[in-house]
Amino acid sequence: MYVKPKKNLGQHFLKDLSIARRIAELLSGHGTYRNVLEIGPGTGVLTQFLLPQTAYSVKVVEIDHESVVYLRETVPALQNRIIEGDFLNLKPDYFGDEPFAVIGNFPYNISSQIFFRILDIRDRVPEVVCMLQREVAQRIASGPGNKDYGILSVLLQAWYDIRYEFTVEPEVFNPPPKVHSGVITLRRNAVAQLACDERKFTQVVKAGFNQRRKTLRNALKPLGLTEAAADSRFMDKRAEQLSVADFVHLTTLMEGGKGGEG
Ligand SMILES: C[S@@+](CC[C@H](N)C(=O)[O-])C[C@H]1O[C@@H](n2cnc3c(N)ncnc32)[C@H](O)[C@@H]1O
Repeated sequence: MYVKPKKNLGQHFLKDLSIARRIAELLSGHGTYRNVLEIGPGTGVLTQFLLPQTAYSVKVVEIDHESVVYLRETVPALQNRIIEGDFLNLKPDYFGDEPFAVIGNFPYNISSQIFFRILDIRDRVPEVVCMLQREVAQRIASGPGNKDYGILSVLLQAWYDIRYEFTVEPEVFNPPPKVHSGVITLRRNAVAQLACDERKFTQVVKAGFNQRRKTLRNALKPLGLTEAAADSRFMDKRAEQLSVADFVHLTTLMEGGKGGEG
């Protein structure tokens, strides 16, 4: 049996087993989870290196029916652990109330949406190990002042410590994608909560970057500027110049709190 790769589902199957093994071995147990969810197992190239890791209980979510049939036939150990469906539409109760790590060679066309979904459920996801388009991986891991720095970089870095692990050449996939790939790991910060209102923080970051060519004074006007925020040292800067800590500080000023000018 053979699964013909489908372009619309971002299917590029990994051929190089040593890379699959390397990715699987990046799971560290950070945050002491037992459960692991693989997004998009395809034909199970990565899955085969997850299942023998007895410290973990593995489930997979796959949208492609043909891949699901293939997995059921070729990987008997997965039988009751396959969720057929769209990760973006699932309720996160695959493991009851328990935390779980997310791993996968993500479908590149929806990798940002996957991360926004992970952000929604971040309190349940202590670790993420994934491969995605190299530029997106670099953007997520990059700091202020970099042209790639954006909403996802700030939001993910606010809650996760992120490492760019290694680059993967197109030739190791069937079919080869047009782009290079990058593997990153995200581990939940020791600080469980930001020192500001998390919803407001997200609003400020999104508003700042949605108009990234404007100064923050103009980009944040629709949210209403408090006097303290308007007087702050941030207002003549652009979002891409602010660190996560700066955004936290700015959020406290936008809330009318005593953020000061530290
Ligand atoms: C880049 S392939 C990786 C396949 C396999 N893990 C590998 O490394 O060879 C991405 C996989 O994600 C699946 N996929 C695409 N969209 C999905 C979604 N919304 N939810 C779950 N799986 C999805 C595709 O069918 C495909 O199997």
